[in-house]
Parts: sequence; C-alpha cells; structure tokens
Amino acid sequence: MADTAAAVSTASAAPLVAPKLSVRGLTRMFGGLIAVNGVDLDLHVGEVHAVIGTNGAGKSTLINMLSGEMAASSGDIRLDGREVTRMPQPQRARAGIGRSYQRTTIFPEFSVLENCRLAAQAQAHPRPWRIWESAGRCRLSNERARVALERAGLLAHQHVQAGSLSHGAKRQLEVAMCLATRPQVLLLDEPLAGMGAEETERMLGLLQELKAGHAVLLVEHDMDAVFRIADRITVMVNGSVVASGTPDAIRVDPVVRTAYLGEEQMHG
Ligand SMILES: Nc1ncnc2c1ncn2[C@@H]1O[C@H](COP(=O)(O)OP(=O)(O)OP(=O)(O)O)[C@@H](O)[C@H]1O
Repeated sequence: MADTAAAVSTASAAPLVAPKLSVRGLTRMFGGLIAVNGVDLDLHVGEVHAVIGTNGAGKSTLINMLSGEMAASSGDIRLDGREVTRMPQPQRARAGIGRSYQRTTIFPEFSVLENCRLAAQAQAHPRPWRIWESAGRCRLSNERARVALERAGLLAHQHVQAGSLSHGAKRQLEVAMCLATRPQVLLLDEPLAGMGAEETERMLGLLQELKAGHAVLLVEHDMDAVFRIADRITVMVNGSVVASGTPDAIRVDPVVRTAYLGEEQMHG
C-alpha cells in the first residue's frame, strides 16, 4: 500500500495553476450497473492525461459524459471553474470541449478539407442550416479548417477524398476535425487504434505538440504509447479510479499491477 500512497501523493503534487477541466464525483448508472463511480479528475493545459483500464472499466462512458453526449447521474464537471455538467453537447463543444471518436466519423466521399470545414461550421454556427446566409462565416470556417489541417500535418492532402486516406491519416483527420472546433480541452478516444508503428509515432508527435495549447485527455489501450506520452495517468477498474499519478508512480503501484497491468508491461 505504501506505493499506492506514493502514487496518490504524486497526484496531489499537481500543477498549482487551476485546472482547465475539473471533474468531481462523476457517476453514471445504467440500471443497477455503476459504469462510472464517483470519478475525480483534473485536466491541465500542457498535460496529456491518460485514462487507462480494462474493457468495460468505464472510460468511454467517462468521455461521453465530459463531452456532453451522455448525462451524468451525479457529480459535476467544470470548465475554467464554470459548471457545465448539464450543458448540452453542442453548447459544450462551443464552450471549448472537443472530442474524437473510437470509430471514424469522417464523410468518405468528401475531401479532407470539406470534412474539416463541416466540423468548423458545426462548431461556429448554433444553427448550421443557415450557414449559406453568410459568405464571411464560410470563409472563417474554411480558414479554421486549413489551420487545423496544417497543425495535424494534413494540409498537403486537403483536396484528397477522405475515404482514400490511410487508416493513420484518417485518425489524424479526426484530430484535425476536433481542432477545427477550436477546443481548449481535447478528449481523444483511442486515437492510436489500428495504427502501425510509423503512424503511431506521427500521432504521438502531434499529441506532444498539441498539449502545449490544450488540456488533453487520452483514452488508449497501447500501454507503451501511454507510458511514453502521458504526463499523468489515471487508472480505472470497474468504474472507479484506483490510482492516479505520474507514469513512474503508476508503474510501481501495486494496486495497478494487481488490478490491471501485467508485470511484463510494467517493467518497461
Ligand atoms: N448504453 C449503455 N447501456 C448499458 N450499459 C452500458 C452502456 N454503455 C456502457 N455500458 C456498460 O458500462 C460499463 C462501462 O462501459 P464503457 O464502454 O464505458 O467501458 P470502457 O472502459 O470504455 O471499455 P472499452 O475499453 O471496451 O471501450 C460496461 O459494463 C458496459 O457494458
């Protein structure tokens, strides 16, 4: 238990600046099942905060509540200190909480730029069906889309049909679409899923860059990548947080070793 205490005390040595996103006691029930159980979490700009856990631990449910796609049963979520727990998803996206999805959500027939522009438009316009009314607004969405594509390293492919991109580039496009909404918080649900080594490296480089201006929450099963990139790791088991701390603290945490990570993975 001493090591667990170390992991917890490391968590309390979090940056002194106020968190960008602060979560307290967040809970989600599905009938009698507690999918997420009283989770506390602080996300800071400048940090990649990974949430790991076995299948069914509650990671996607957590992200869905943070993005506003799923209502919380109880608890609260604050963005810059302002409560957003019951704010609907579109409003929450406009307030600065952006997300990417496990499944690719791009329109394969549209170009890379068009996909990104649609994301920018959806964020910028509370009533997207009226976007054609303003050429100025369209120009703005276009500009935001290009900036996002440049950051994600996809500007050279802007006129390519999205469906013809490699798997890794599609995941990059997902991140670019999220960036086009100009979020302050990035919620990334398994951005490395199905990627080869080279694509993984590219994505990790991108995340490393993005954390400078964003608070990044990363849900990811690739443990090598998580331990390389994360500044903090929160471990969930059966809906509850069992440990939270730096990668070094988590690596030696006996509760985490027992509950989740295989011994082999922890030696790296
Ligand atoms: N809509 C739902 N209705 C009922 N139960 C659900 C629903 N969504 C999730 N659950 C249950 O909640 C628990 C947490 O699921 P969740 O998908 O959040 O886990 P996860 O950690 O993201 O898993 P994975 O790594 O497999 O994506 C699981 O027991 C799951 O079966």
